[in-house]
Amino acid sequence: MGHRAKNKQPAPQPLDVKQTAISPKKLGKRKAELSDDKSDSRPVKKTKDQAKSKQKGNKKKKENSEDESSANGWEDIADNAELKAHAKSLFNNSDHEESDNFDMDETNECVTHRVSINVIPIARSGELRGPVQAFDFGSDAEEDQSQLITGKTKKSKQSERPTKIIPTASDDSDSSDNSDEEERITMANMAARSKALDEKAAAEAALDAEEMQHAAFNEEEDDDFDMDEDEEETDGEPFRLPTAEEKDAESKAGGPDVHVVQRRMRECVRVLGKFRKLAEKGRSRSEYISQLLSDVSSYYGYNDFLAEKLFQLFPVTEAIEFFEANEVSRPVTIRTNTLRTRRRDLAQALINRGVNLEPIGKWTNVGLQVFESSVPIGATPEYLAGHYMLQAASSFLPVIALSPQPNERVLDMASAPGGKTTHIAALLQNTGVVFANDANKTRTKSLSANIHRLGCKNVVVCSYDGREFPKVIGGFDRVLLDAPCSGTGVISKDSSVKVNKSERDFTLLAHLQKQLILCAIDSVSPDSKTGGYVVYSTCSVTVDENESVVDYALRKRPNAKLVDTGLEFGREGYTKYRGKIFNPSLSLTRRFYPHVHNMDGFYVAKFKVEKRGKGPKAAVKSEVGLVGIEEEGEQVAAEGEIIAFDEGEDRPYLEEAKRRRMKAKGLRPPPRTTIKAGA
Ligand SMILES: C[S@@+](CC[C@H](N)C(=O)[O-])C[C@H]1O[C@@H](n2cnc3c(N)ncnc32)[C@H](O)[C@@H]1O
Repeated sequence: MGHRAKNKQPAPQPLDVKQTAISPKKLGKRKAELSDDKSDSRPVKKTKDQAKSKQKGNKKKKENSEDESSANGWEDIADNAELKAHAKSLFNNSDHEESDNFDMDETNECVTHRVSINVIPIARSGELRGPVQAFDFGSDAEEDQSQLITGKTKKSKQSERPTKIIPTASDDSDSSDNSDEEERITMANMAARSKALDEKAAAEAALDAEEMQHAAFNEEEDDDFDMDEDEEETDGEPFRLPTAEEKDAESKAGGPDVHVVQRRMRECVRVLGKFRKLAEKGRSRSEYISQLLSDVSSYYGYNDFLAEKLFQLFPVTEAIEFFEANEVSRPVTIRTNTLRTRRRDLAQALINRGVNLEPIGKWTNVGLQVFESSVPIGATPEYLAGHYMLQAASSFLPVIALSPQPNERVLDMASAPGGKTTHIAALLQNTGVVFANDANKTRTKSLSANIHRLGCKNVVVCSYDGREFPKVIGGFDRVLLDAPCSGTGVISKDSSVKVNKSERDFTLLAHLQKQLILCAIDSVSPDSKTGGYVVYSTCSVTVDENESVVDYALRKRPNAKLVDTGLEFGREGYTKYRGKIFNPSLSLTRRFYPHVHNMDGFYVAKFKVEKRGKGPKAAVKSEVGLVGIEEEGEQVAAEGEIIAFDEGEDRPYLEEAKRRRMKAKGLRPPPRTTIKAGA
């Protein structure tokens, strides 16, 4: 476990100057920024004593009224043992039995249950980042009396929250709820309004206290992560990397001090940002990177392999933001089950129970973000009656992309525990049929339970290995493959991913995902009058499990092409990555990140499947080279030709991974065999 997790450290000041640097010296600024966007106001690092005294203070505050950490957005809900126990008793881990290495039981869906019901109160800083939704609880035209909770008339606690959604540069940012109009006071909202005022006063008091503390602390020590200030002070001064002897001494002393690590990470990021100016003479960029990586692994508690793999996905500063975001819980969200209720009615029912919530964003008309709740959100009468599903916001995305139409036949190939199946059933309005399949029989129990609770009457549950489709049944209008994956997008929910994923896991997972995606494509009827689509998604951010798999499918199935996902936000998928060149249409796929969109890391790709032989010419074969042996001698389907997944196909790929493992262990690998991929 890393320093950050082990010591329950407050977060270091984020390293991106532009976005988040808030100097503890600049007290007024800090407060002003907090009122604008609480998600950006992070506590600065404190000495151990200060941290301790703050912890004590926090305890008191928790007893009295509001959790201070909730106000500053850095609470760790996992710390709340009592609530954790409550969650456990409710769900009894029924969704989490492992079946094999690839049965991603620790996925966003599965973990959502555990986390959501824990949160009382819930982080107010947890705004989802995406296009902002005007505060409107229903997009249905018939909703006419929503004054009570609609944006135009609502101010009070909703408008006192930080700007709800912070779109990124590439995202739609046209609207926000900044109405200044007075909210209409009603019997129903009076209590909530008064509570909000109390909360605001308490938050301000806590903020004042915190600022005083920062001021005092700052006089003694100034080694926080505020790059803004340090830049001025030390710009031009090279940062000296530790020598081999210093590192030796460090490890003899049981590893570096957490403050040293923090400071060194900050310095390395700074140097890497202006390498020529700030680097120590004679030191290479890769030396700084390897020091930073080693500090990232120890500070955040990742194994070296995964730290590097994730680090490589982003520019340096952004990589640190990603690691930081994985230390913070994502907002708790629920999906209205439109088979049972309307979002407006559900919102009202939950508000009446003391739940503080608001719509997630304009990209969904069924999602609600829960800020705090005086009742366990996974055990309300509305929950038990199936009016909503506890579901991560990112999990809405693949179903929105799939866009099932009434009366269609849909296959959900890896469906347990059914978050997406029940969403599909609702969009079908209980017409047509959904085949909800999952290879793990045990997990189909929670799948069936959710299907019943949510009143889905058009679902058939089955338990086959997805690779048996379409032999089992085919000819679907749409197929969702929410693939088993490594879960690198949901590290904030399942930190075990930090240490339990090895290179071998990624190799084997990608292999399985490639097999499944071909079966998903082959299960779709190109003759479908209304559909003919496959959506592939994972809750992982690695390229191996996403673009590489999709690119592979394009090469093997020339009758399938990528189309726009229809999602309003998200970053474009990679078309090039570390020497790999993918089909240019990969830019139509979408990536979602915790540090950018404040939702779990996720990936979504949508294919249109056409008639064989009438599809586009064999998909552009990746101009590879560096993709490695996987590509050598690869079979690319010609028009009209279908190549079944060949078990031996990835053998060289697997063999190469084995060779690397042996080398890493200091063993001499056997000579390469002559088997080529696709042979
Ligand atoms: C990401 S989870 C699915 C979450 C689900 N779609 C939801 O929204 O609730 C991946 C699922 O794939 C299942 N799985 C693993 N290997 C499989 C295979 N070969 N065929 C079908 N399902 C598989 C796992 O049991 C797991 O439930």
